[in-house]
Amino acid sequence: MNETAARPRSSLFSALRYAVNGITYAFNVEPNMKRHFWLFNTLALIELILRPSLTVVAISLFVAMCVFGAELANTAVELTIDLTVDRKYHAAAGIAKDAMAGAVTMISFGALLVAVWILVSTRPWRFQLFSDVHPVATGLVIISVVTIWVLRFRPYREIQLWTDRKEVQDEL
Ligand SMILES: Nc1ncnc2c1ncn2[C@@H]1O[C@H](COP(=O)(O)OP(=O)(O)OP(=O)(O)O)[C@@H](O)[C@H]1O
Repeated sequence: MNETAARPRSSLFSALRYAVNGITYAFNVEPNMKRHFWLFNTLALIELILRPSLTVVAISLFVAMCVFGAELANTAVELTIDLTVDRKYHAAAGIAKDAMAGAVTMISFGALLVAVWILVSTRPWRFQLFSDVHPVATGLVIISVVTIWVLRFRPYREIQLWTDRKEVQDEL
């Protein structure tokens, strides 16, 4: 294939578009991304009800984005490994996938600890859903929820990842 055709010109906008495509793919295909999505919504709802400080909200949102980021890296690693070993058994492939899954688990555990910290630091809990406490922090939560919902539910065209070898050869 022509190398110039395979590598479109890179601009900030196209880089962002590719990133969004990758995120949308993972949200539609990876069950763990869907779970993280609902956990993120739960975190946002808790923060909208308890109204922690801007510092707590900023840290918790950063940690939540780290979990999404780790899961995306996991998706990329899994696909790359499957491609490298042509989806055949290889002990190193298994260990590489396990190690990446371990990385996601470690970050998720860290996120869980942060969630506990939020709950402890906001005690005594008060229902403040309709109050105007910490407006900037609340704005940050709402902006991130809207962004994640757009990424999760933007139109997704299903991609046939694994083409039968014979079909590929026929096309060549
Ligand atoms: N090519 C392979 N060779 C050897 N072991 C593999 C191979 N592919 C996967 N495994 C083993 O099977 C496990 C599950 O792999 P799989 O690709 O199904 O990921 P997964 O756990 O379903 O990930 P996710 O749910 O995030 O998509 C891996 O963690 C690894 O231990």
